Amino acid sequence: MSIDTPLKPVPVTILTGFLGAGKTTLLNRILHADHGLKVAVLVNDFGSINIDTQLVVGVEGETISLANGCICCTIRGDLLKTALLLLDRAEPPEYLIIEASGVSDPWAVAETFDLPELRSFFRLDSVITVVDAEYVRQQQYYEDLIIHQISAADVVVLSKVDLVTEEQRADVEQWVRQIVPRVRILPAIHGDVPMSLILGVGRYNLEVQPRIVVPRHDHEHDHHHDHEHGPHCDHDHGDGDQQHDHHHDHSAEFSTWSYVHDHPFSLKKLRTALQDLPATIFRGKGVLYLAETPQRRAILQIVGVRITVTVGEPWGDATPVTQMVFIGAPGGLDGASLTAAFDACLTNAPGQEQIAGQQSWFRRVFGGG
Ligand SMILES: Nc1nc2c(ncn2[C@@H]2O[C@H](COP(=O)(O)OP(=O)(O)OP(=O)(O)O)[C@@H](O)[C@H]2O)c(=O)[nH]1
Repeated sequence: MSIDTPLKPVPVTILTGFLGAGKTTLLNRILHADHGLKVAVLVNDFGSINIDTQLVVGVEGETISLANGCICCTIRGDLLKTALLLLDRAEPPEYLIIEASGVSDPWAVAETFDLPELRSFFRLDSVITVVDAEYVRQQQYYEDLIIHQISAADVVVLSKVDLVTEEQRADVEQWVRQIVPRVRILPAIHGDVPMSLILGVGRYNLEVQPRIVVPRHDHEHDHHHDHEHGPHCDHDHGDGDQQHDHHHDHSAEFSTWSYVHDHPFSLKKLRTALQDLPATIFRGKGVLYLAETPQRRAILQIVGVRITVTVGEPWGDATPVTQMVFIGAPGGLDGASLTAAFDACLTNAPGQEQIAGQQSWFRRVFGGG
């Protein structure tokens, strides 16, 4: 970097919001929009496998995964280092978008960009909190965290308005306004919002945000990694020290459990296993290797009662492998019985019927937030 030609600070947008709210959906919209900007993306996933980087489509090479911890606490230093490294690239980005994990504290992420190391190189443009119109009012257990995430926003994208009535939507909007009275609320279906209201919206001001002190959730959360180790599970399990750095806060605890296998699933059996997942699991996502569509990845999404499996891109040169992550209440993921349930869905037989497009099902035993 030359001292004679000071760089213009790179605008930064932080995407935040609870698990499954629609952050990655919005991010994909932004990345495929016609804004002409060279955008770099930092994705921070929660769980031992970084599924989100695989779900950010069509922008390979520009998406950097910040895994093995949460960018608001355990790997905050990684966020700082990675942001600075971006500037040293031959072609530095013109815009930076950070997708925080659904359990992150956006205040801590925003404050990172206010540190002396980053302040002159980056300019925090906006904190966008994605709010799930269908589920946000049902998450009593995680309400503190969600309010905290909303309080940091200058823009709220109210997602999934196609799944609620006008009355429910108005109720959620009113609730959001009680938390951040002057916030701009953009209702959205699958992240379809005007880009001019999302990117380059101005200068975010940490000072004027109505910081809500949530006594039981001071941006700490426990990660209970109740790992299942499939035969091809090669992620780093030596994160014990990081876990011990965490303060125990029982109002915002999560467990994650993952499953990795290189044999294909029978979709018919998998459907039953997914529909019967325990009610303590709220979120699931993954890339599936299915006997019915062995040449193509299938994408699994579970949010609350809703399950979708979408046939996606061909595996190409990649070795087909299923990778799924589930997130739920602490103690709510029984690894042994989940392993047994999913192992029973594996098959060596070719799929009986070909599938294409998207399949949607409802869970049988989901009890709500
Ligand atoms: N019907 C409907 N579904 C949506 C909408 N926005 C997102 N979804 C679905 O909600 C599910 C979760 O969306 P994601 O974008 O992955 O949510 P996320 O916030 O990135 O999830 P985490 O990274 O786990 O926190 C996916 O199945 C999406 O297709 C919407 O406006 N309407």
